[in-house]
Amino acid sequence: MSAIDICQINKSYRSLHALKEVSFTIDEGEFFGLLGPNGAGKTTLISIMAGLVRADSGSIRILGHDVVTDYRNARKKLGVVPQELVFDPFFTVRETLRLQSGYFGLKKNDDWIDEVMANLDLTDKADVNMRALSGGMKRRVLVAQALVHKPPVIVLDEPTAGVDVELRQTLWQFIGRLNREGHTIVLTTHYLEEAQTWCNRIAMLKNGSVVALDTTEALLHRVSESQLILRLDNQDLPDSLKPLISQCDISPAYRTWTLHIQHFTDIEKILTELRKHHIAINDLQFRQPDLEDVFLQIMDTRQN
Ligand SMILES: Nc1ncnc2c1ncn2[C@@H]1O[C@H](COP(=O)(O)OP(=O)(O)OP(=O)(O)O)[C@@H](O)[C@H]1O
Repeated sequence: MSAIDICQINKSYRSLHALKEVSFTIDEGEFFGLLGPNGAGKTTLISIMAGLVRADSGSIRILGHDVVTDYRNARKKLGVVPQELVFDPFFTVRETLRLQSGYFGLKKNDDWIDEVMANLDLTDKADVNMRALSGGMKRRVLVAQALVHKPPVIVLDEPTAGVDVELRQTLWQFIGRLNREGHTIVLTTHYLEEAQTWCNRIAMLKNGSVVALDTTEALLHRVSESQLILRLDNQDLPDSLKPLISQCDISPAYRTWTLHIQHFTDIEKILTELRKHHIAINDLQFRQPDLEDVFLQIMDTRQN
């Protein structure tokens, strides 16, 4: 069975068509990335999954449960970490998590609450009032809140926006563990290196439409060109290498040249040319395409 089955979803806000015929399926156990620029429709799609927003047409099923006609069961299967920090400031961290457990009818949930808090480094803050927590700590509680009912499908809407390195690591370790244990993870993020590291498959949205849907590996293969970045003393490049230039950055002491590379053998040719012209290299880096290159290329070329 699919973890999430999205079928021809449309959603408009007045004249704005925020989601256009969006369809795709996420399998159980996947670590799936939902990427797109600001306003692409990611949060709207997640809100429809969570039953917070109604689609104009189409349907979404979470582990077979329709999010409208079988809302209660669909909601039980899903844990959503929202982008916005919204809390009741009068409760402590533990009270907040107990309250959330209560929404799902879980009365004796303290063992799991303790485990979630420990994994998110929140144990010290268990009895601290929500209003006294820093932004990063509040975000940890948001994650914990989404996990209190051990949902098999976990959706994280920009979980690492504005959080420090320590929380990122703690969070990814925990989310990685949950995924290894069989939980399906759906992630939206603007940090593309996180998506590249964690997601096995990625959908890209632009202006409400799916413009790419593939494995991370296949997406990375779409950009074949690598780059050689050369830092030279304040010297020009030989004419023979100028057709390869994609960028030149000039500082008072150095020139940094970025050259297109199609094949590894191009590197040898470039080095031979530089040697022939007695040009010394201060620094050299080889850069393979990453998800950011792919993202920019897809967003640039697919018009909607
Ligand atoms: N309640 C609303 N009323 C009117 N327009 C809305 C509403 N919610 C979202 N929109 C619009 O719908 C479009 C999609 O918004 P959405 O928040 O889903 O995008 P997103 O991909 O999550 O963006 P971001 O990366 O900035 O979070 C945007 O143009 C947004 O302004």
